[in-house]
Amino acid sequence: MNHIRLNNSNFRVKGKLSVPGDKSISHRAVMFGSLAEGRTVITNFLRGDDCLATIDCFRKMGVKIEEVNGKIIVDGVGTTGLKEPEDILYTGNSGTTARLLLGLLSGLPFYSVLNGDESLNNRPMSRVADPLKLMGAKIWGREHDNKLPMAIRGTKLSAIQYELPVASAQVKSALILAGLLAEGDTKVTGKIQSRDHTEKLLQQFGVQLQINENEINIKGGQTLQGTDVFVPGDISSAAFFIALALIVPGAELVLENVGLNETRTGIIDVVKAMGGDIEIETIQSEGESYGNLRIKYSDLKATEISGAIIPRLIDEIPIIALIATQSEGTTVIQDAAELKVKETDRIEAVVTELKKLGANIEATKDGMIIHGKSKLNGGQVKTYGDHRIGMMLAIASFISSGEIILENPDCIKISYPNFFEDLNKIAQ
Ligand SMILES: O=C(O)C1=C[C@@H](OP(=O)(O)O)[C@@H](O)[C@H](O)C1
Ligand SMILES: C=C(OP(=O)(O)O)C(=O)O
Repeated sequence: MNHIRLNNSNFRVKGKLSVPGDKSISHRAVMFGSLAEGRTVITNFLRGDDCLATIDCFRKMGVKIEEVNGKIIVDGVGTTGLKEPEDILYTGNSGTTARLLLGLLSGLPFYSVLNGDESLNNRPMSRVADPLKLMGAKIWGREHDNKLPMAIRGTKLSAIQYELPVASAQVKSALILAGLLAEGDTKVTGKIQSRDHTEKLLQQFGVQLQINENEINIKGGQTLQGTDVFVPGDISSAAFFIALALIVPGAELVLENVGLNETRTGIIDVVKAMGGDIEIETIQSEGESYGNLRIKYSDLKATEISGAIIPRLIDEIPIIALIATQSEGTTVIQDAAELKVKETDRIEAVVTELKKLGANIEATKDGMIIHGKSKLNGGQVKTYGDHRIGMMLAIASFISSGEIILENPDCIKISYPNFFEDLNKIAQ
């Protein structure tokens, strides 16, 4: 069996690191660059499996995408220039690729089929397909058009007004992309704000959007202009090193050029509420803001996490759970049922695996309750093929009294291809 042995409890944690580029922005830069007129040059693109799947899909639709001197060069074909793919578009493990493509392909004049890996083929797609059908989309899939593989016969779409039932940036983005190709003005509203990279980046490509709080209006038929995109470091990847610095006695880390988009910085708010020592030095505050973070080992206390902050830290909940095991008191996480439909059921995976290491943690219907502080022991744990579960368990090995054997760590390259190299850089 494929596994890795982690004996990290004697390491000191110190130094400086640049985490890889943001996954959400990397996907969108390739997608919008492909749809644009002219060339897009992407700097600090995340070369993780998910974003490589996005590149592969657009190449199959006739877009020239190359890597030159570490930058990704996309020669856009315009909104009408994508070609019918001759083969299935394989979206791998990536929910973002599949859901945003569903929106786009619905409005393009050709036939296409989307397929994913076992995990992705079990994730719900009707959240995207249902509103797209209201726009006139022709989509078929397993389980009443809810699961991949899905077939799409692109057609002329008409604008809708739609209130998002879940605070999902993927659903919102799919509808914005469909709205871009539709006739009329599409309006997407939501009660709770989700990450706004689509809105920010489309504007950078010259698309006019009207945004009033949680309401987005987009006029169909607009064109995109190629542009240069700098992708800041992914705060969701930085989160693992933030946690490491907070929980390993004596640790101090500097993380450079981390994306600080406010729709993503829930983890920083939570860490501060827990008493964590984290300093922010903002480098750029316009557009996709970013800056450096300095994090030091801290005496942490429990907190409560629920409501509107959840979409601002949804992917960080596995690692927040680990932080909570090292915090005095009872941490309660609620309103996070979305975790059940990620790469795996992340509530169950986190609770099961952290319990194996001796944590005092229980699952609830929409979150978890963690009683700290616990001493963690070693043990054999598994990733469930989920990159974020894998990285969280690898971080746990720095505070566990014995060896951690991590089964199937390969999935980590989905969002962080050189995670273990980076860990080695700052562990002395
Ligand atoms: O739009 C995006 O890039 C993402 C949105 C979130 O998913 P949901 O839209 O399902 O909340 C997040 O969990 C995912 O990692 C990336
Ligand atoms: C949920 C995630 O991604 P996606 O939905 O794109 O598969 C993630 O990266 O944690």
